[in-house]
Amino acid sequence: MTDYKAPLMFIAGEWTRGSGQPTEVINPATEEILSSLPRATADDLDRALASAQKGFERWRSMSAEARCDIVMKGCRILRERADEIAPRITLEQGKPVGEAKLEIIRAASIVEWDVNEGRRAYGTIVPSDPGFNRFGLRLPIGPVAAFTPWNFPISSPGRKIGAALGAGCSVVIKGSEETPASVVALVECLLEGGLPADVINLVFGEPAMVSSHLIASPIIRAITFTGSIPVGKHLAQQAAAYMKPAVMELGGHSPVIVFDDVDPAVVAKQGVAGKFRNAGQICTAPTRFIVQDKVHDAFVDSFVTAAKALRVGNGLEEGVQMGPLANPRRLQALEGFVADAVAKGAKVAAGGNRIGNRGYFFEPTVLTDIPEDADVINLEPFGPIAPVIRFSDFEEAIAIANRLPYGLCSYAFTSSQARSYELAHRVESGIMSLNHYGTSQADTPFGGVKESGYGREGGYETLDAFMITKFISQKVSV
Ligand SMILES: O=CCCC(=O)O
Repeated sequence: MTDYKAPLMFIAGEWTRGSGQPTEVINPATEEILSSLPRATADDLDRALASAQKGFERWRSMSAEARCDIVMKGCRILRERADEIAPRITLEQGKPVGEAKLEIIRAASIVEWDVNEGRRAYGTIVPSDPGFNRFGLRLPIGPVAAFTPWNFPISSPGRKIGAALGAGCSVVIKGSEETPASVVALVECLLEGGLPADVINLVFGEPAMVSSHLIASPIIRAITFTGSIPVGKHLAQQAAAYMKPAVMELGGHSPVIVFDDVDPAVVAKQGVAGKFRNAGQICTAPTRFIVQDKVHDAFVDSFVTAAKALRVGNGLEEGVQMGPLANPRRLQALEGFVADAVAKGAKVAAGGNRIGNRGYFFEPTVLTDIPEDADVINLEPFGPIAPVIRFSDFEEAIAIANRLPYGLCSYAFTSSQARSYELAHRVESGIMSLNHYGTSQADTPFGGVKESGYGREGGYETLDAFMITKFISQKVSV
């Protein structure tokens, strides 16, 4: 039996239950209660804010190298504990334990990259008139408020915490209330690595209350959020009201354009692995498969065969390839997407239904012949559902890909270099993968365009949102 450690908040240097009304954490594979979850009141948040202010003064005054040593030690502990933490992620989020372990390693790699970027946060020296020095200093912006989702419960907090700490900022993070033990594990490792206790504060609570309280506080100087477009728009408005910069990593509806000069069976088989990873609950998931006429039917056949062969079940069981959806809201949404598409004339080529009546399991689903007004090809499905759309020529594929207000990630498969070049320049997305389904790593920029948000996490841009450039002009003598 895997142990599930009851999650606590970390406020002002103490693990605490806080004073709010607790809620429950549910195992999505069994619908059993795993634990109760403490929630913060406004007073708890104020203590976290005051602590973050003190932590900021402490952390910013250390050298980047000293900060790096501490955080790297925390990451080593995280890597060492991956086997112990992974089943807890599976218990609260549902993903297969192998995927959970990979997510932990990815979280460590992201935080390591980010904190090392702090050592390379060079400023600029500007050519000056004789007797003058002019330079741009890069300085940490101040305490950061971070809000993270349930789909990547440890790597998403890793992106926020890593970049803030790398920049020299302290953090108040609100982890997902549905998957709290994952972020708790990350914070524990960083603290054991030597992170000063007031540099990080971890809270849970009623999301709207927590976000509005933190964003409005004059202590908080920057906001970072990963989640849905509607919530992102709301938080961005609140941040704008206080003139605070924000990173908004929001939803996607990634097109996958498959041309007829590639083997459709290979692209379909790899597509099934990409699509159904984390039960499709990934903002960069391959979502609309846009397949050229000549290979459309062969692509669908291979995709359906591979989708039907997936083993769906409790992520703790050996050999399971896809776990349950993370919560009943997703189950309801998926049932709605299928019903809407079918009512409008789409065909179900695989799946389409809930599996059983205990646990939030849903069949890997493939839809074809989908009318343009079906919700599934207009709204982010965030689940194990693959709509396949047919196209004839290049311009039509570009038009379909760019039709939606989303612009996070895109994929295309072609043997033509010329076409790849055009796709790279013309498909509207912040990330594009050509001829494979991988997306961004710690060392590459991650973020969207259009309504998928703004700001970048990872890559050499990773600290940008959490640093200011201060221009210094010095006359060498009075
Ligand atoms: O689901 C969105 C986050 C994906 C990632 O961090 O790579």
